[in-house]
Amino acid sequence: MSLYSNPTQSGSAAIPIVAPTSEKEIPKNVPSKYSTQDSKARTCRNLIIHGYCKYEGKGCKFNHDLNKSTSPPNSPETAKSKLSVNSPVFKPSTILSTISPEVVNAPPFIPKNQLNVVDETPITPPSAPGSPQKRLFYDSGEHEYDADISMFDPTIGFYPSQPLTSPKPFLLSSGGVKGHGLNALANSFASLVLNNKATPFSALDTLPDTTTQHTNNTSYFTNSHYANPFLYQSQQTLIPQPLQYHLYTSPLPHVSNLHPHQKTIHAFFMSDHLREELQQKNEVTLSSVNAKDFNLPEELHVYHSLYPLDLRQGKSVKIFGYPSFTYKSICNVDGRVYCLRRIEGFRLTNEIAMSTIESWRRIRHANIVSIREAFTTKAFGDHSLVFVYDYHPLSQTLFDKHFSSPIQNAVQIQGVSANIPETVLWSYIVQLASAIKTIHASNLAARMIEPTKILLTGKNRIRVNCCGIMDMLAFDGGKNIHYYQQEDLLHFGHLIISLACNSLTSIHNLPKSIELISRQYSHDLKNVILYLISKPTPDKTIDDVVTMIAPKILHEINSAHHYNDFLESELSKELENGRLVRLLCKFGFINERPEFDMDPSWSETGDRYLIKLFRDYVFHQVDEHGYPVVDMSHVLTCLNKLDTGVDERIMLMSRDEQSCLIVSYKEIKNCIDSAFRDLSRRK
Ligand SMILES: Nc1ncnc2c1ncn2[C@@H]1O[C@H](COP(=O)(O)OP(=O)(O)OP(=O)(O)O)[C@@H](O)[C@H]1O
Repeated sequence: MSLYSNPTQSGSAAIPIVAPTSEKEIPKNVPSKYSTQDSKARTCRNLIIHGYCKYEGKGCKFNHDLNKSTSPPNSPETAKSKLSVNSPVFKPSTILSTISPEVVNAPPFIPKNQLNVVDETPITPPSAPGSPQKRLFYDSGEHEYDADISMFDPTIGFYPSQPLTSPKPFLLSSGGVKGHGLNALANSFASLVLNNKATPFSALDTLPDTTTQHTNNTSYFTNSHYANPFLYQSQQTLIPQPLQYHLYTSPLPHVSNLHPHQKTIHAFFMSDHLREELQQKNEVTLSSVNAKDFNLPEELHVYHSLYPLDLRQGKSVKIFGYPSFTYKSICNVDGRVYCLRRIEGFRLTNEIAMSTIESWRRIRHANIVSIREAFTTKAFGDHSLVFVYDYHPLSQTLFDKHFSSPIQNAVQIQGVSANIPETVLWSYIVQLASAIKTIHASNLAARMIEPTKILLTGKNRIRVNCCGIMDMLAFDGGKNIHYYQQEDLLHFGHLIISLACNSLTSIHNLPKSIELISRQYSHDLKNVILYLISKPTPDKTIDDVVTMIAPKILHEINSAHHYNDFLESELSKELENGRLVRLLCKFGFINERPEFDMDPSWSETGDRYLIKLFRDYVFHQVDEHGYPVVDMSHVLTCLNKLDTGVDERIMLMSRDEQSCLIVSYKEIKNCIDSAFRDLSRRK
C-alpha cells in the first residue's frame, strides 16, 4: 500500500491535504482546482495582504471587491473547497490533519524558548479548515504572490507593528511550484516515510509540537493577518525595541565571495561604528537644558547655554579643596562649545595669580585638555572662579572607566583579577609621560595626575584635565615648582599601580601591589613603576622615564599612525560623498523647475533636455522587464565621471524611445555648469 497516491482526476498545481475523517467519508467529486466561479468568490489575497492587487483587471481571477465577497476566506464554505485530496489509504489522526507535508521537512527556525512554550501547549484539535495557519500551506497554486512580497529582508527584522511577508520557498504552491504541487507534495511525503521509517502514522500524534512549531515558524513569513499570537507574544518579550542608532547602522549584506571588482555598499561610506560614535558626540555636544531648571545663570561672561556635565551628587572637595562643578557651554564670541569648571566659593585675592593661566594657555598638547581662560564671577550668587577648557564630548574620567563600573566593583568584591591589558597600560604611560614632559619643560607642574582628572576622550586616548587650577588656588609664584614636579612623577607611579592592580587602595600597600604587578605584568612595566615611586631626588626627571619607555613610544607612534591612516581613508570616503552631494544639489536646482515651464529659454530642449535625459540615464533606468534598476554603483560611477568631465561618450535616450543622443560626460558637465550659472544669475 502506498502512502500517497496521485489523484488522477486532479490536474491541480497544488493539492491540499486535509484530514479525511475516514475512508468512507472521502469526498468524491471535490474539485482539486478552484473553478473560475470559486476564484471569483474568493477574495484576492493580495488585497488582504497589501490592500491592493497589482494584477487587478490584468488577469487576476480573484475577487477584488471586498463588499462582494460572498464567503470570507475563513468561512467554512471556503474551507470546504480546500478539502480536496482523494487519498484512500491515508488515515491520519486528528493531529495529522493539521500537518502539511512541508511541515515535516520544515527547517527548525524558532527560538528555543518559544519551542518550550509550544511544547507545553496541549494538543488541540485541528482548527477549522481554512483557519489561517492552514491556509498558509494549503493555498491554491493558482494564486501567485507578488515577487516583491515574497522576499524576506533580514535587515528589516520583525516587529509586531510590521507586516510580515511570505517567501515563496515556504509555500507549497507558490509560483515556483506551480504545476508541480502534487509532485512536491508527494516528494514531501516520500521523504517523510524515508526519514521516519519506523514511525507509523499514528505516531505522528506525538508530533503536535512540530506542527505547531512549524506553523509558528512559518508565521514569520506570513502576513500579519495570519500571525500566531504565541509568536507575537514572545516576539514582544524577546526582541527589544530598536535603538535609536539602528537608524544609522546597517548590518553587512549577506554576501560572501565577492568578485575582486565588486564592492558592498558599505565600502563607499564611513564605517558604521565610526559614524555612530561621531553621531553620538554631535548629539551630546548639541544637547541642552533649561538653565532655570538647574538653577544656572542664562549667561556667564561670554558663555551661554550652560549644561551640567557632572550630575554626581555630593561634591568632593578632596582635589581642589573647594567644591567644583563642570558645565558644557557655548561661547558667543566664536560659537564654539567649551567646558567650564567652576570652583565654588573661591575668592581671588592675588591678581597676579591670574597671570599663571598665560603659561598654560601657551601649551598645546594632544594629551592635555587645553585651557582658554579663567575669570571670576558672581553669577552663581557667590564668589566663583571659572576655568574654561576645550570641550571633549562623550569623555569619561579614568576613574569612571576603570574604578566605578559594576564589573570593577564585582571584581574587587570577589577578588577576581580583571586586569587592564598591558598594551593599554603602556599606551597610558606613554601618553602621560608625553604630557608631563611638555608641562615640566614649560617650567610648570601638572598637579593633577589622578584618576578623576584624566579624561578618556577616545579609545585609549587620554588627556590631563584641569591643568592650571591648583596654580591659581594655591598660588606661590612658582617657588615650589620642583617639588610639584617630583610629586607629578610620584602620582604618575601611583596611578599606574592603581590601574594595574585594579584598585585605588592598592597604593596603601605598595610591597604587595608591586608583587602582584610583577606576577601579572612584564619586568619593564614594574621597573618604570618602581622608578616613578622612588624617592624624589634632583636627578629624578620625566626625561629618564621617557628613556626607559622608548621602545613603547615607538609602538605607540606606530599605532597612532595606523589609526590616522584608518581615519584618513574613512574621511576620504565621505569627501567623495560631499562632492557628489554638491552635484546632486545642482541637479535638483536645474531639473524640472516649474516656474520656467513656459519659458522657452528654459524649455526642456537643448542643454537642459540633455541634463534631463542624463538624469534618466543615471537614476531611472529599467531592465528588460521594465523593473527599475536600483544600482548604486552605476549612479556613483556616472556622477564621478560627470564631476571629472571625462571624454567617455554615452547614449542618452528620450523617454518615448524615439530619439537618442550620443554625448560625452564632458559635454554634460558643461551643460550643467552653464545651466547652474544661469540659475545663479537670475534674480
Ligand atoms: N573638558 C571636558 N570636556 C568634556 N567633558 C568633561 C571635561 N572635563 C570634565 N568633563 C566631564 O565632566 C564630568 C565631571 O568631571 P569632574 O572632573 O568633575 O569629575 P568628577 O569625577 O565628578 O570629579 P570630582 O569628584 O572632583 O567632581 C566627567 O564625566 C567628565 O567626563
